[in-house]
Amino acid sequence: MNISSLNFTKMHGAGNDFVLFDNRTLKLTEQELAQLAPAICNRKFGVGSDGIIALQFDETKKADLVMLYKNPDGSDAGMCGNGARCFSAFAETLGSPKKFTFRVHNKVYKANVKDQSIVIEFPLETSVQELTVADEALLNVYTNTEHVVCTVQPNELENEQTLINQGRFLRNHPDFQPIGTNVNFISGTDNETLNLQTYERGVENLTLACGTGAIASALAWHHLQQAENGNFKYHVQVKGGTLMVHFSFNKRNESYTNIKLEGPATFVFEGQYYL
Ligand SMILES: N[C@@H](CCC[C@H](N)C(=O)O)C(=O)O
Repeated sequence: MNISSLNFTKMHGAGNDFVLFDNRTLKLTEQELAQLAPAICNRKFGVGSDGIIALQFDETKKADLVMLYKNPDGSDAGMCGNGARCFSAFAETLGSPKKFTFRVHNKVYKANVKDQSIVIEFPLETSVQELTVADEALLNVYTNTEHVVCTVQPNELENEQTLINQGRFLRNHPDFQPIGTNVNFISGTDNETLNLQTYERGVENLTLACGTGAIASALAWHHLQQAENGNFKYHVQVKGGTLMVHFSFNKRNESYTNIKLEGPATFVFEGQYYL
């Protein structure tokens, strides 16, 4: 890297926080981002965040922009939902229209930056699979990144050390190796509302919100009820706020489509990170 500092913007989406870079001029490579992530995300010696995000043009022209994402341990992830909302608001400040497309790996998402919230449309058709791991009933829901969902009692969501222990156990369980999984703990409050805590792979801890985890959890909660056909909007209450998950369900092939994640994206500060 031939530079001595990086300008960044710190943002969060319902408390899931990120450091964002305009990579159109920085031109950091994926490998450089992976190397930088642990130091930048470090909450004592760095800026502190649950991940880093770089914005650049899509040279393949499949989408308007590309979002590069790295977990704090430098690992890649298929997608980051809260990060995508922050990315979209960040893109608008850099001149992007309110509606645009962006690519993460080979998948193209649609962003809509509205006045009060940001909506991300996922290119995703998924289903909920029941599985048992270490005698525990889980639901496996791929949301362009790996997620399992466990139901717990409302009071169990407050026992964070137990959730961390259980999340770490499942995230590292041989059944999910080599890539591991994010682990979501949910407690439903009514048909279309649930509370969620997520143990995030790559952060290796609970975060205040996880967007792709909120989608996995909403679909899992729908599956555990009547799983009726229709179009739905679920409210997912996370520690850092509320996320909305829109989806359609088709009972005939058990598939979830038209998946959208809606929620806030907040600018916190701008800074210069010294290399
Ligand atoms: N916080 C994210 C998910 C980030 C990626 C995750 N840690 C993984 O490794 O899959 C979200 O909001 O979706």
